Amino acid sequence: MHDGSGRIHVQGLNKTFGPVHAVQDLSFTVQPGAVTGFLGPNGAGKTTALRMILGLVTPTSGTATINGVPFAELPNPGGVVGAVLDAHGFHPNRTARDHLLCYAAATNVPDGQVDRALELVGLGMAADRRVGGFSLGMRQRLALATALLGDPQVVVLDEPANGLDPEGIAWLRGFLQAFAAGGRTVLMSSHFLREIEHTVDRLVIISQGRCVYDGHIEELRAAEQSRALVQADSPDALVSKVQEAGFGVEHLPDGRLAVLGADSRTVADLALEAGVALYGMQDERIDLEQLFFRLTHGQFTGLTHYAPPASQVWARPGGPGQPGDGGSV
Ligand SMILES: Nc1ncnc2c1ncn2[C@@H]1O[C@H](COP(=O)(O)OP(=O)(O)OP(=O)(O)O)[C@@H](O)[C@H]1O
Repeated sequence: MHDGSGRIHVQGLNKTFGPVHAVQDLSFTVQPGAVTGFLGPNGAGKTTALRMILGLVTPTSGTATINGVPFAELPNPGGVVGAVLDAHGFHPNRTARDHLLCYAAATNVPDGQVDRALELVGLGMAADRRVGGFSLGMRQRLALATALLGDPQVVVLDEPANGLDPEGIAWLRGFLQAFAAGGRTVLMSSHFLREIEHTVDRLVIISQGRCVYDGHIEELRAAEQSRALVQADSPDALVSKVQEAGFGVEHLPDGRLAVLGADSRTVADLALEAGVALYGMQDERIDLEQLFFRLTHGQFTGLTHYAPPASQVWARPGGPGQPGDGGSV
């Protein structure tokens, strides 16, 4: 069933619900052999985009393909793609095994796969327990088992870590990383960076339906930087001086200057050379979470080295993630 690619390709995808632009001109590629996080705040359009990829919502315009064809045209969709969109839709009186047997029958998967899937997600011992008594973490595992039934090449998971305790998140991380390391494709959404930052290799970040970052998480991490916040008696003179020295500068709304990549001591020395008096200084570190917040709230201007190109998509030109490249692991 596996044609060797496992690539998800989204091109110019749009979806409007009446006046709501849920997804706007969204383009990205998900490569096999890596775990890709699909990250954005609540209401960013993640679920709508995933549902379009899975053929459950019709795009207003644009395309989403898996292995080069829309989901609906896959010859054996269950053998290519496994998905979890909701971990709450289980019949409470049914056992975990019965649930998977029903699902296997509906998707032409041999019954023998059911116990294999339960073992894979660590639910072998709970196979004959009713789902009504399952914890949220167990339901998430059962949902994952459902997605894995057909031994798919690609898994698409909407908020699979939602509600998991740290142990559950660690288990999910190990499982998905091993799954991807075998050459398969994992696309998982989350609204919470901390929840997935140690799980994913790549990130597609969306905000208000648009892609604002597409690249390796390590590249985003590399953009973490320090900045010195200073109040100067002559801001223009200080801006010229620090720019001459090769630093970027941002004007903050409160009148202070933020000198990027510099510490306060360096800025103080430059100010002295320029004859500028400083009235207050503070060192600040921009971490991954702040970068995410800036990206998703349109406050990206502080990171001048990483300004997004005209398309508004922050991706390394020619880097992994561009259509046709060879993967990221
Ligand atoms: N069927 C629908 N009808 C009308 N509006 C919708 C519909 N589905 C989604 N929306 C709207 O589209 C926008 C994107 O919603 P979506 O559920 O895709 O976001 P999300 O990123 O998955 O959010 P969350 O993290 O909260 O699940 C929201 O404004 C939502 O209200």
